[in-house]
Amino acid sequence: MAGSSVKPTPVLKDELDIVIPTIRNLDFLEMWRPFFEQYHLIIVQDGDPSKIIKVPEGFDYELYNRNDINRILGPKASCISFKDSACRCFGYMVSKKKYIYTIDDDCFIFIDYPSVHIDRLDFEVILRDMKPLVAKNPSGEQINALEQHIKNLLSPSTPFFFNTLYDPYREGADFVRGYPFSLREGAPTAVSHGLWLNIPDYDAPTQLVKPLERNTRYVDTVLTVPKGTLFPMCGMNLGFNRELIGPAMYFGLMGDGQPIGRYDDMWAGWCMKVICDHMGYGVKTGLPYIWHSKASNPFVNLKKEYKGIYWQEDLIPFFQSAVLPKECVTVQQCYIELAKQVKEKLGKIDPYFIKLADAMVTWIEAWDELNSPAGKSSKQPNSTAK
Ligand SMILES: O=c1ccn([C@@H]2O[C@H](COP(=O)(O)OP(=O)(O)O[C@H]3O[C@@H](CO)[C@H](O)[C@H]3O)[C@@H](O)[C@H]2O)c(=O)[nH]1
Ligand SMILES: [Mn+2]
Repeated sequence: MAGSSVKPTPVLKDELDIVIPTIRNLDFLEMWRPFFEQYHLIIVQDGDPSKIIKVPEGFDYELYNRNDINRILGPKASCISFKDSACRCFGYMVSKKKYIYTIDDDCFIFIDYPSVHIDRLDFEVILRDMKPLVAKNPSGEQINALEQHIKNLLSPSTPFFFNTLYDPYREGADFVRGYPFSLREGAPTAVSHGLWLNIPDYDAPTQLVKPLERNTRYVDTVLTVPKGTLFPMCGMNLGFNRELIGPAMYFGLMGDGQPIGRYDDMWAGWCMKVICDHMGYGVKTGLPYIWHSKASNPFVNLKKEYKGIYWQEDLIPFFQSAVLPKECVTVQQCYIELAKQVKEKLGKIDPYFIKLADAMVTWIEAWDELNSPAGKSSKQPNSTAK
C-alpha cells in the first residue's frame, strides 16, 4: 500500500549538494538559511572572475569561477557556457554527491500566499517590511522546498500509467481502482521539477504581451510526466538524482559567443527525458513552489531566444522521434548516441547544432574524467569555507 507508513524525509545532509549559478550576490541565502545551512553549496560564479562574490557567514561551500573551470577542465572547459546561467552544470559535474538541487539566486521561500495578499509588491519591500511567512501545507506544517524535492526524488514515479489521483505515494493518496498492480512499484525518480509563484518562467514574447502577469496559483500536486512526453524543464528550482541521470543534465552551450540563450535548461530537459524514457526512469513536476522575485528583461530575453523559438519547431519533432538502441545501457552511452543524432539530423538546421553535438561529447568526456577515481581528487575550487 503506497503511502501507508509515512517515514520522516531523510535530510540527505551528506548526500545532496545545492548548486547555485550567480552573477549577482548571494543575499538570498539569508532567507534560505534554516533550510540550506546544513548542506554543502556549490557556487558557480559566472562572468568576471576577478569580482568577489560574498557568501554569507556560516554556509559550507565551494565556489568556482571561470578561471577555476578553465584550470580544472583545460580545453574541455569549452563545453561550459560563459555569461549564461547554463554554467551551473559545472556544479553538477564537480559534485560528488548522489543528489543535486539547483536554484537561482532570485528565488525565495514562497510566502504563505493565501494569508498574505501581495499586490505586486516588490519582494525586497516585503522582506523589509515583514517577516515572510514560510508557506504551510494543509496540515499546517511549514513547507520546505528542498524537503519536498527530496520526497519527490525518494519516492517512485508512475511514467507508464497515469494515476488520476496524482502522486499515489503521497500521504493521503493511493493508486485508484483500475491501476494495474503490476505497475504499482513505479519507476525510480530521476528528476523533480519545481515551479514558481510570482514571476512565471515565460518566454520573451509572452513576457512582452503580459508584463504584469504574476502566477498566484498554487496547485497542490506532484505529477509524473508520462513516458513519451516531453516538457519544458526550467532550471530555476530543480532537483535530480545525480547518480541516475547526472551525465544527461548538460545545460546546452549558451551565452557568450552562442546564437541563442535561455534554452540551456530546455535542451537538458529534452535530452534527459528521452534518456529517462529509454532507461525506465521517472520525471516529476509540480510541488515545491518557490517565489521567483525578479523578471529578467524581456527585450534582452527576446534577443537571446528568438532563434530558439523557431528552431524548436524542428527540435521537438527530433526529440519526439529519437530512438536509442537497446545497446545503450548507460546514461553516458545514451548521451553520446543522442549527440551523434543531433549532429546528423540537426546539423543541417544550423552549424550551431554541430558545435552543440561536439560540446555534448566533450561534456561526457569531462564528466567521466572528473568522476573517475583519479579525477575526483584533482579539483580544487578557488575558495572554500568551513
Ligand atoms: O549571465 C548570467 C545570467 C544569470 N546568471 C544566474 O542565473 C540565474 C538565473 O538568472 P536570472 O534570474 O537573471 O534569469 P531568469 O530569466 O529569471 O532565469 C530563467 O531563465 C533560465 C535561463 O536559462 C534560468 O535557468 C531560469 O531560471 C541567477 O542565479 C543568475 O545569477 C548567471 O549565472 N549568468
Ligand atoms: Mn530569475
